[in-house]
Amino acid sequence: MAEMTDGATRSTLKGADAPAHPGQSNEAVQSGSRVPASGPQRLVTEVDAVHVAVDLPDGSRRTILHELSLTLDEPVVAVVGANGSGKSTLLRLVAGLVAPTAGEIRFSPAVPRSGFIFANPQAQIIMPVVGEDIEFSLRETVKSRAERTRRMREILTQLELGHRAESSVYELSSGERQKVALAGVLATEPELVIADEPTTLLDLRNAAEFRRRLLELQVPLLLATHDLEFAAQADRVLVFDQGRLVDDDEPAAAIARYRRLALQEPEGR
Ligand SMILES: Nc1ncnc2c1ncn2[C@@H]1O[C@H](COP(=O)(O)OP(=O)(O)OP(=O)(O)O)[C@@H](O)[C@H]1O
Repeated sequence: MAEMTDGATRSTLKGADAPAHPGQSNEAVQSGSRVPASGPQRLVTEVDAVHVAVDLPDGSRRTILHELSLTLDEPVVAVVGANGSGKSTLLRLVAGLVAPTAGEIRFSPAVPRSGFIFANPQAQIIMPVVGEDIEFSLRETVKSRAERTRRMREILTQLELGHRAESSVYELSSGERQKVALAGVLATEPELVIADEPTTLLDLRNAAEFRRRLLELQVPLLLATHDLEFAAQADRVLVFDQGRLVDDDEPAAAIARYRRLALQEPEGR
């Protein structure tokens, strides 16, 4: 963990200001890295006394994330916990898609351009044709149409999807569709990738391939997952239970305790 004294806060990525395409924002900075090769800036995310409460239709108020403070600067942070424990809420907070009811999220050296990957890639693929969708994601960063097409082909080829540029997104397998979603995120040159159960719809082989691709991105990754094999490959694991952060440790220790918590097993088994 790192000390952060003077962070930038994200204040404009919610409601009407939210990016038109998930995974896109307006700021441009350089990328972070799991293995800093050419000395990119490290990203520090500070969650400072944040909680989230929502107003329910019956007029009552429910706290869905109890107050927590965290400093995240590891290349890969995994968030695990039961259904409804608050994992997605934390991810959305960091992505700026949900505003804290109280507290603040700060980033250093600057608010990152974050790319969000959902469990269901259909939630973020906008255009009907694969290549068009990637070019759509490139429109902010690449002004020349010819250059957008060149870059689109390059990104798809990296993901072994070069042959799918002209395909309808509806004829893809789930594994291919999730890779198109990733391609769309990569097109935005993210400085932080936030992935919410990205392997849920994938079979074993595709899940393994997608995990590898995310881990090789060279961009900080904040990941919510029920896939404990995936969480085990993180640098740090946060465990949530009923809207509270209940554990925060290196993967082996945190996952072992989470298994006991989830399965109600006594310590030492
Ligand atoms: N806008 C909202 N209004 C009311 N309740 C909400 C809202 N957003 C989230 N919740 C509730 O807050 C709790 C935490 O939700 P969250 O999506 O963060 O859980 P999660 O750990 O990601 O769950 P899962 O593993 O099922 O995706 C859930 O009970 C959810 O129903």
